[in-house]
Amino acid sequence: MTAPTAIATARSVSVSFGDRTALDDVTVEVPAGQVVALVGGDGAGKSTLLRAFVGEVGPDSGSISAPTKHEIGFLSAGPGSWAALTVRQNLDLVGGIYGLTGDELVDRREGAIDRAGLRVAADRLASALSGGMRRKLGAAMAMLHRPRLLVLDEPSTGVDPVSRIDLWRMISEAAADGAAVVMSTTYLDEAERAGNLVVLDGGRILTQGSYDEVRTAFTGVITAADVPVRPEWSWRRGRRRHEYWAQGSPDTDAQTVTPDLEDIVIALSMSRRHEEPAS
Ligand SMILES: Nc1ncnc2c1ncn2[C@@H]1O[C@H](COP(=O)(O)OP(=O)(O)OP(=O)(O)O)[C@@H](O)[C@H]1O
Repeated sequence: MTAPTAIATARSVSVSFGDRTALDDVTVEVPAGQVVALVGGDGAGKSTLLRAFVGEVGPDSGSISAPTKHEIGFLSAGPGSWAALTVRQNLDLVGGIYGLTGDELVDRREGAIDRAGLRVAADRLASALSGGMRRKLGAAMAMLHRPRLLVLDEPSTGVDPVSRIDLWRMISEAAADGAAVVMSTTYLDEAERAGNLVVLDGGRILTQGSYDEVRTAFTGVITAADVPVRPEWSWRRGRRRHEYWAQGSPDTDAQTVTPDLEDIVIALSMSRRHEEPAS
């Protein structure tokens, strides 16, 4: 099978703000028709990478290749819509910016309203929407002109589980129509469903690939116990604590668990922090 065409690529990208490194030698490809999910804790570099893809942040070294601005749809970490306009007016405004008019604009707008589950709120001001509805409107606005590259900064943060289903359907449909999608998320269950994952921490890529590839590449052993042997290598999962043994061979009789994405992200982030104490 040939590799799908990359619509956007970051090659060895590094970005600093003053003495703070936001991205350190990051290489990521966003293929047509696929969803790449960026995960990682606060300050991992997710927003900076997304802003680099849309041209809002220039790399200090390395390069970005991406379609022209006209072919990109971007939902930033901000509100993503105009508070003083209604749902319909917001969609009309972005449609107009991208040259959509007449019946085509009406069809796309009404289709977007349905897909986003915003029919009941179509004539409501954006400022009067719930946080989740507002996020869905922002995503609908970013994809209205059917961009080749769709860049979404935490589209589902603050969105209730039912609305997250609407949002995820909108994103999957955009990818099925051929868009290359790169998005950040704090919900790891959501990230597991994306075709590709990029796990960032402190501006570095800890691991990337499909969920299967990430699981296969993960080394070491994770155990579960009420009381961990080394608290600094452990974290709470449910009522127990999981503990990471990077070299394998746990020094405990505790039960071994099959790691999920949450375990993998935490274990890899912990390893990095133990290697490189924060300055
Ligand atoms: N405009 C800026 N000026 C100074 N520092 C910045 C700026 N933007 C980002 N940073 C710093 O760069 C690092 C990466 O931030 P970034 O916003 O990309 O992370 P993130 O993974 O999106 O996390 P969060 O979800 O908390 O925004 C952080 O240390 C942040 O403080």
